[in-house]
Amino acid sequence: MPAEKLDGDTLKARLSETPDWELDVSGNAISRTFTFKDFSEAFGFMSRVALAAEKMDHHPDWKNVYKTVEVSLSTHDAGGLTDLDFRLARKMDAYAGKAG
Ligand SMILES: C[C@H](O)[C@H](O)[C@H]1CNC2=NC(N)=NC(=O)C2=N1
Repeated sequence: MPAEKLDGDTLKARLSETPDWELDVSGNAISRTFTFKDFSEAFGFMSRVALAAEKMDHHPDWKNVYKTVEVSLSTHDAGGLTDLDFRLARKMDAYAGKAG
């Protein structure tokens, strides 16, 4: 059963709970760029997130360049944003700690 695409009011509420993420112009994804101390920190973050994402069966679109990780979250099956994206966003915020 795919997660439900969020309606406008719920989306607004979720966005205000995750202030470090911004809504893409499409309205169907949120994105954030994390910046770490070095490549090891960035890759360690990605490894921890990868394990959590696999457990959730919900996966980020992301790009790593040296110590930065650019992330875009969307629920492809629903064609937009669902609670799964915000759960993963909060998890990533927690794993990144003060970095970002
Ligand atoms: C079959 C499997 O549950 C789906 O393909 C999952 C896997 N990971 C996913 N990740 C994301 N971001 N969106 C999805 O719709 C999605 N679907």
